[in-house]
Amino acid sequence: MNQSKEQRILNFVLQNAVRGDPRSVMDTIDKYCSQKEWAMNVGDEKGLILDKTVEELQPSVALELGTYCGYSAVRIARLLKAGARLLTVEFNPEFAAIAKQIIEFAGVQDKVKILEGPSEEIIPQLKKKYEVDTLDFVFLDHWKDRYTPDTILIQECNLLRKGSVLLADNIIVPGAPEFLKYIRNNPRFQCTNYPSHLEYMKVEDAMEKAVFLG
Ligand SMILES: CCCNc1ncnc2c1ncn2[C@@H]1O[C@H](/C=C/CNC(=O)c2cc(-c3ccc(F)cc3)cc(O)c2O)[C@@H](O)[C@H]1O
Ligand SMILES: [Mg+2]
Repeated sequence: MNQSKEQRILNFVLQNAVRGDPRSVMDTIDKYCSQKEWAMNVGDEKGLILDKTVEELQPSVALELGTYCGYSAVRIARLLKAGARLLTVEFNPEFAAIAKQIIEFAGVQDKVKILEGPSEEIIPQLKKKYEVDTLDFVFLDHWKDRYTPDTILIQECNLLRKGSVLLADNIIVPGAPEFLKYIRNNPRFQCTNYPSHLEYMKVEDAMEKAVFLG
């Protein structure tokens, strides 16, 4: 049975990156996906916006929706302080298994917990099953038409506090027009747009940051 693209990305990391070195894992994935096969990792340009948001916020509890191969989980986890943790949600078992290996190879597994399943099932379990009080940071990078329902669900589950930050990828490409309308017209969020480019391409994209005002 021939390999998937995600399996080829994993193999390239295992053969070319430095074990225990998150930066080398990120650079190796970026190298593969810019030179060999494009893949939907947030990449190194939008990744910088993600880095700055995480560094500024210093979240204790972060949530990622859409782990995929684990590139942004490694990116976020490497910046978390001691005792802080990233919960990342992925419903495709093959992708979750690949992400697990990439996260472990990068050496950030102690900071990351992969929650396997659909976000609409996992989010309501965060408080009781995963001992979350509130989320300091949420990175939205899963199906674009799920950004809004999951943002509403997160609020319904009382998971945000004054100052919680949402960061959404792909505001332009593939686009999340409904989310943009929802979040920018919602008086409980203060929004900022960060123009950038689609990963590995000379195509405009953007990220949107939304601070919950309580
Ligand atoms: C039940 C569905 C909603 N709940 C969910 N719960 C848990 N995991 C979910 C998920 N939805 C999707 N996922 C997972 O997130 C990932 C999906 C990400 C979707 N991302 C994109 O479509 C995307 C697409 C592009 C893209 C851009 C241009 C282009 F020409 C082609 C693609 C660029 C990006 O940066 C993207 O993020 C997968 O791993 C999927 O299994
Ligand atoms: Mg994306």
